[in-house]
Amino acid sequence: MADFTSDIAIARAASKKPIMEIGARLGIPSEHLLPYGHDKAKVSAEFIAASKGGRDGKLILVTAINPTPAGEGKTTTTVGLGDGLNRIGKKAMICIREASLGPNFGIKGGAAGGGFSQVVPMEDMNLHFTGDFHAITTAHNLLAALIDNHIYWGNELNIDIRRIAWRRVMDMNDRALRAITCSLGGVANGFPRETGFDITVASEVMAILCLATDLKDLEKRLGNIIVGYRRDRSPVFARDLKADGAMTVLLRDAMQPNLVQTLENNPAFVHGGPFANIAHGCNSVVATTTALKLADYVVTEAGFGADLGAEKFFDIKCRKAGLKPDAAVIVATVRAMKMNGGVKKDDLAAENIDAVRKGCANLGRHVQNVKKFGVPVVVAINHFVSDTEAEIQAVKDYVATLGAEAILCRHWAQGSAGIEDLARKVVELAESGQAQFAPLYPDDMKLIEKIETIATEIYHAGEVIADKSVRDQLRQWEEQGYGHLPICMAKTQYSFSTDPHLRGAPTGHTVPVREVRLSAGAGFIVVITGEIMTMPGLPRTPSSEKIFINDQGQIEGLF
Ligand SMILES: Nc1ncnc2c1ncn2[C@@H]1O[C@H](COP(=O)(O)OP(=O)(O)O)[C@@H](O)[C@H]1O
Ligand SMILES: O=COP(=O)(O)O
Ligand SMILES: [Mg+2]
Repeated sequence: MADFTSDIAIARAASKKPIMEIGARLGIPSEHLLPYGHDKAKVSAEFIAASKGGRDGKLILVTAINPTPAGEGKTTTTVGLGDGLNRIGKKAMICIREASLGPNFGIKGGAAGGGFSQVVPMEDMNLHFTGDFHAITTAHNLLAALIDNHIYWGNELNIDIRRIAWRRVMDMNDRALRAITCSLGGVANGFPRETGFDITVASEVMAILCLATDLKDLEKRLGNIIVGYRRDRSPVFARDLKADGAMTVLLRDAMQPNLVQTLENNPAFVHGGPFANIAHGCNSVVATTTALKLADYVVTEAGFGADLGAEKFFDIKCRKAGLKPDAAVIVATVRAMKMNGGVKKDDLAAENIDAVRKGCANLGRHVQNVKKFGVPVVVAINHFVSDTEAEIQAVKDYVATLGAEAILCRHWAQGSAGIEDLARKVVELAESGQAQFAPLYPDDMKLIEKIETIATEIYHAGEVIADKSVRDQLRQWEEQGYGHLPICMAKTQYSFSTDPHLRGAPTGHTVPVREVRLSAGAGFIVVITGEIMTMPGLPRTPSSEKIFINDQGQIEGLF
């Protein structure tokens, strides 16, 4: 009897089909699939270019309520829904992000889904996969090296070494690298200065790869990266250092989406990996737009809760790529509802109907928010074994009062057999013609007003606090021609507010803007609020302690 007690055991027992067969089902000829082994392949840039034009399938976003630290099953539900749609006879595929090694060895674990709704090979996908994150790390750090090298050799560009915006990255949670002093050790090592590392998924190079439409666009965006400023505050670009060509070379293969399959042999594009608290948190534009040409239904995810991932999916990715989503699924779990209802993490398994009812305010807020974008919504209750009938009924009853439907989904335990109802509801919504997508704010709105619009309309804040230096900086970027850019809010994923402990549906709170950063390459303004980390730390007991290779040479401990 196969061991189905862990994600990795289930994944290992998968009966995978050759990846060429999965591609053939999508109409991708084998000559346009670059195999990485028998179960992974990259899609050729030529095929992607040739697939442009023509009819698009329906686009479904999977988002969630504010999560517990473990996550509420967006990726698991994205995979399950893709399998469910295929089970009811639809030609569907999924588009998810790649996993960062940071959370893998930290708290959160991988990003391949879970239970009987996973993409496989989950070990590869959660570790080095096809090398995309290593390429992004290297391209990012090449630029960092070129900056310090330029300064070492005389600083012809007059970069103000107190105003270098470009840090280094590593795909690992390492708080020791957040703030460092580089170039110590004397003249031969250059000019000492303070800098630090962010995690690779927070890199602007990651965001650029996920928003670029092809290699030429990628190179242009890389060239537009602002690495720092001169004393007169004029920006210095990556192209001034002639870095864009070499960075594009390093990213050439990473630009091509990765094709894998679900446990039920349905196709999946896995590409890009920005987090949605410090970046925009979506699968790449190239993967999603290509998938829409190959399948009648494309299910994709956006990170963390709808206040972050969904808002950025709509206001950044859809706006820039001209995507029109047809339906949205908001994943709710009884455990997260209880946490939003004030229950401590350690008490979430005990039945607590009152807390579920209290936590419904958080779900209700997310339902109303997604509807503001003109996208019809259905709630997916991602069933956990600890859920009771009464708790589930409480969620269903509440959602009915919103004029929406909450559907119990058992895909984690049963795969596609456990999510047919949601699949049918999603088809009904996507085909209903109800969707009238529009971003939350127009391009020509003032930058500070865009921030205020997100804070009040999505977070239900009372005010945004931004001191004069931030407001002046935003005005200066408007004068320099960046005023049309969308906003990428860097905020805690645990709350609508910037206080990670303020659960539920707070109203009238204050959103303090600590810092703003111009991602001129990605084409958005990052607004850092509260104490958000761009280099997370490891927990007291890192998951890495349970990861090893067993006597049969198999990897254990990934989840
Ligand atoms: N219904 C469920 N029952 C038990 N564990 C689940 C369930 N759904 C998801 N998980 C587990 O919870 C973790 C988070 O799931 P994931 O899909 O990655 O969430 P998200 O994408 O929202 O962060 C994973 O380890 C996954 O295996
Ligand atoms: O950006 C965060 O993604 P998850 O919510 O899937 O962890
Ligand atoms: Mg996920």
